[in-house]
Amino acid sequence: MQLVRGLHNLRPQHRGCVATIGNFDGVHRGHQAIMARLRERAGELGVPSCVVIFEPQPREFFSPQTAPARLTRLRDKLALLSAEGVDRVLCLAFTRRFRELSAAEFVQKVLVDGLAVRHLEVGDDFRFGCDRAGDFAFLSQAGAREGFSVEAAKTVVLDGVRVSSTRVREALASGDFALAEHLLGRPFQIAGRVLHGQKLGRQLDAPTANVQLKRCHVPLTGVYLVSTEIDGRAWPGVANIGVRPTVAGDGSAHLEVHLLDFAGDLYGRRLTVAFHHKLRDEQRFASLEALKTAIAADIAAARAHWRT
Ligand SMILES: Cc1cc2nc3c(=O)[nH]c(=O)nc-3n(C[C@H](O)[C@H](O)[C@H](O)COP(=O)(O)O)c2cc1C
Ligand SMILES: Nc1ncnc2c1ncn2[C@@H]1O[C@H](COP(=O)(O)OP(=O)(O)OP(=O)(O)O)[C@@H](O)[C@H]1O
Repeated sequence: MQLVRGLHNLRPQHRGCVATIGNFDGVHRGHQAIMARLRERAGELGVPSCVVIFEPQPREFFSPQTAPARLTRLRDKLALLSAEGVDRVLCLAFTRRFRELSAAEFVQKVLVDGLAVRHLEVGDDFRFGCDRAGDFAFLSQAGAREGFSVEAAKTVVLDGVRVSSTRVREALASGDFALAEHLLGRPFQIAGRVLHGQKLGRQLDAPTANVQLKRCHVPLTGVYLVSTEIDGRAWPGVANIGVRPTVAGDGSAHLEVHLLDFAGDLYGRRLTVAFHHKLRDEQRFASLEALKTAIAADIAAARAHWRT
């Protein structure tokens, strides 16, 4: 899969494609259905498929403090889109200048001049352009004029409710991992490099891999049953994601993973941690001793869980 960053990096050979536009945070089953349809149309027309995304996501640009936590960082999103068979991603920087583009300018600059789109696939609620003035009807008219077809993707629902990134976030926040997994079509995962921590884990009888979280807020906090794959082998474990109030960190969120019966050096490696079940909320304990007892109970719960 090819990544093109910014309109200015589009070349003549990028013209002629089937495309879709959106945030695609989490690449959930609704998004996957759009990618499946794109593959189909790309095959029919004999052109590559292209997904247009924004970085930051528009809500992160408009209100960085209150924007919802990301399910996928850019890197994870790209890997998931690649796994869905997408040929190309056009990643546009969502800037002040960009937000001022009218819907008509967006169509002209991005879809017509930039990509020479032959077919566009969008959800029927999709809106774009300055003040979200562009909608499905607008795109259909533009398509009729410019010679591209526009199709509204069939809405993917689960238990009568539309699948959405918001719904995945809600499932994670309420600890409903079975629902999150249904919505995503895979367990919820966080990937990151293992950094050096405060080395307190050993004192707590639970050495942990400190997985780098390069984001301000995460969609979940607490203590979880997790698993991760290392050199082709699946390792179960327990993880805490949060600010570690007992050991007073720097106030930023950390992901600490203790793998059951694992002995080895993980520093510098990239781990993909899958979340399966919430054990409890993160707590502030009165002493390290009390934290140690709680972690021992978490580990016992994990052993009991994986045995059954
Ligand atoms: C299973 C598990 C549960 C944890 N629960 C809490 C908790 O409730 N409160 C807290 O402050 N820290 C909690 N921690 C985080 C520990 O404080 C942290 O792992 C420890 O400080 C080790 O940090 P280090 O790797 O930077 O040395 C938990 C860690 C694990 C592995
Ligand atoms: N369940 C779904 N079925 C079909 N299309 C969907 C579904 N969910 C999203 N889409 C479409 O995928 C594209 C990207 O959607 P986007 O990621 O912006 O929305 P979302 O998943 O509904 O997220 P949010 O919950 O943040 O609104 C849009 O065209 C949208 O209409």
